[in-house]
Amino acid sequence: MKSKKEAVSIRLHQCAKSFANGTRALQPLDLEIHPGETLVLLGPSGCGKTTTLRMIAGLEFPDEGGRVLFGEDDVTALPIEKRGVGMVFQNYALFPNMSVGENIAYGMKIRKIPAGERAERVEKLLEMVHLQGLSHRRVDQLSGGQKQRVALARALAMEPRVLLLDEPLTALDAKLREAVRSDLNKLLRSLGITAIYVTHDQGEAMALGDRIVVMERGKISQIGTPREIYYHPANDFVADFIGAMNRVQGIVSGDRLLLPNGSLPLPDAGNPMNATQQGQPVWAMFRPEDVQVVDITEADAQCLRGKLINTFFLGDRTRFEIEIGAERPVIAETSRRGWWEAGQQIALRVPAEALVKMVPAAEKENA
Ligand SMILES: Nc1ncnc2c1ncn2[C@@H]1O[C@H](COP(=O)(O)OP(=O)(O)OP(=O)(O)O)[C@@H](O)[C@H]1O
Repeated sequence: MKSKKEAVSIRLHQCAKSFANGTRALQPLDLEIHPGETLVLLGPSGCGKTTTLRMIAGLEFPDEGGRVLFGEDDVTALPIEKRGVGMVFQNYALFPNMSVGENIAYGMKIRKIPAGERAERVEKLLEMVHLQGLSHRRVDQLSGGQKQRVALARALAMEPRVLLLDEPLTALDAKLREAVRSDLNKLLRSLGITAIYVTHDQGEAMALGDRIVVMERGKISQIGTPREIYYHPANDFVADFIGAMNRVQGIVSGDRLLLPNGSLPLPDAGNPMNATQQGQPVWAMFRPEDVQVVDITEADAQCLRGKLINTFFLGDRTRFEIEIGAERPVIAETSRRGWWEAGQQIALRVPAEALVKMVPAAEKENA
């Protein structure tokens, strides 16, 4: 298998894609994937993730002027079999009447790798994906999770320079998806192979990506590490696609944001978020898990007050929706065990450091 040193970088330069029926799937796109990293392409259905992946694979070609580079090699015009890529698909795409071992060895057989070496590599790959002893099993006698492991082993069998994964876990149930995801994470890290992973699931993107590319309507909205994307979303689309975001409008006064039913603390006055916005209406954004719900009898001057309009018990956490006299209710999520019924008066605390962003109201309205 490839070691981290040999991993290849990938560059897309001005890669646009229009289909014959006139659909503009991708605007001209520049993207650099570092050697050995797992890059996740994330976004809603139809945003162009799969098209981007297929262009890297050599299953689709960019419009005139676009270039695809693997390291220093210009592979723009090369078909998939000349690019040295391994692919894993959502629907496994295995040969149903072949055994596990035959599926994994298929590519090696075509390339006339001697039988002894083939068998040895199949054993190693089976071990890598935790399917030892299943070489002779027919693939239609496997579970979904096992099939996806076979597909992964088959993709790695030819020692590709690049591993491409298109929604590989989508067909699995939630528990299994988490287990395979965790194994896949370890495997990708130990292989150090350059990998590109397409998903519309933000949890998967966070768990697997060294970096995430958030796409919207054929364009890149933001590229960053999972933490960068979550805590510093570039725009509203990214903020809402990755988790949920509260937005409240208030007036900056000293180190507080004044709202109809109370106020929120702001970061230090010197903080660029509020230094220039004294007396101005601004939108403040914060995540539901950073909102602390406080019983009304324990509320102090630092709290915001409101009425609980909905409570959802989700097992590992509870979600509260609180009407605070603003345009939209505030969402709070907590793993603590406090419980209040809808209709009750309640108080909230949002620590200053939880503010993700403040945007002048005027700017937002013009956007
Ligand atoms: N062969 C094709 N011919 C015409 N239009 C296409 C073709 N393939 C994709 N498209 C269109 O291009 C756009 C991007 O599709 P793409 O499959 O890349 O999106 P995606 O983000 O992967 O979506 P999904 O998660 O639903 O697979 C969509 O509007 C889609 O309908």
